Amino acid sequence: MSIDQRLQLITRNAAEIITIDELRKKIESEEKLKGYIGFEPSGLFHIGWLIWTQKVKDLVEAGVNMTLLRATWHAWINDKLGGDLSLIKMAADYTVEVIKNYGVDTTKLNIVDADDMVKEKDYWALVIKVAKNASLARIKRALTIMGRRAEEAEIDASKLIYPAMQVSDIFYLDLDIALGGTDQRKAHMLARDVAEKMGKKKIVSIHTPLLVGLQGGQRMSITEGMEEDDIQAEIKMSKSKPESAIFVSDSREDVERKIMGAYCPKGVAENNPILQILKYIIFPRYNFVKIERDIRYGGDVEFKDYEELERAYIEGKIHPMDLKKATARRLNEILEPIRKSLERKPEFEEMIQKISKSVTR
Ligand SMILES: Nc1ncnc2c1ncn2[C@@H]1O[C@H](COP(=O)(O)OP(=O)(O)OP(=O)(O)O)[C@@H](O)[C@H]1O
Ligand SMILES: N[C@@H](Cc1ccc(O)cc1)C(=O)O
Repeated sequence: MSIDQRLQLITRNAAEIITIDELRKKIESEEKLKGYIGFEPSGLFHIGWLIWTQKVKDLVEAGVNMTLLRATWHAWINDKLGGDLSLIKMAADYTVEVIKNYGVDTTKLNIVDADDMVKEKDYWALVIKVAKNASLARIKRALTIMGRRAEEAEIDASKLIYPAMQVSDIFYLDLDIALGGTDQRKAHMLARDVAEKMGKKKIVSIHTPLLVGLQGGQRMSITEGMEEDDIQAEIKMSKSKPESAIFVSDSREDVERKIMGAYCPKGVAENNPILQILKYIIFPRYNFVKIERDIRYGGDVEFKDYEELERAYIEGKIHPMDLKKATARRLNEILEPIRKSLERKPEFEEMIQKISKSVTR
């Protein structure tokens, strides 16, 4: 693969790269690059997570050595799954199983448990050094990386250590590239600034878009002066709001029902979850999408890229119902192997039962 092809694969569909010039230089250096993503194993896997899973696949295919950090301790700090570490570990196994069945070659991944990192005293020395190089105000602002705000009344003090841990993970693993959704930007910007102060390697960060929830931008609680990033985090698909999400384990019928009920006004692309599913999940896997229509409404039509389809939708040439049916069909095709593999694993069934009974946050 040429340098341009690798760059194209790594950057496609990303919301932002900080910075593209630095990424190009790293690729041109011909050194083996090390990248990572961390996730809090906190329960079911919704289709928004497939966006970063696709990017992990792209990075592996572009020759990057990817680490998958099972952020078990971070999830425990963040009170996920009632703080039950054994349940958190089961949820981590489940997440890895989904990633594998989405087509990521997991034998090429370096899978690391935060449990093992926190046993090392060097790790904690690093956490303290990072904290020493960051102001308390900045650490508090970064709490959004764990879906929290500094103003929350009852948070315990361990949560203030979390951002310094996430930055330390990056240094400890000696990374070139950090991947995450756009809501992880504050951790990555902090890592870049602290790297300069501590003389560490400065990461390039790749941020994938956040898939909007099935209600689009409706019924969200936006307050005056909220930043654009915070608005996106508020309206994203989230497992804490099950009505906003499609889970990879949902049945074919549930996927169809959820898609049919989703926000998708005629001619509107902004915050439209159906168009976003097509753009970020379906088109990266298929060369074309076919919209089947009755001959009275113009007959079937095929689109070879997303932009062409979006244009036709905005111009009112595609009816929301036809768009939804095509989306449900393709999405079900993508989810089928994942669903099948999960059905064959009864150990996850037990975990899912426990998870639905336990409090996510
Ligand atoms: N709707 C989404 N679309 C795309 N990526 C997402 C979405 N939600 C979360 N992510 C990404 O997935 C990773 C894990 O995030 P997080 O644990 O906050 O997910 P979540 O399922 O939304 O959790 P919660 O239910 O606590 O809000 C992060 O890199 C985050 O940016
Ligand atoms: N903060 C990330 C999880 C994470 C934890 C540690 C990391 O080093 C990286 C990512 C999330 O909420 O999903």
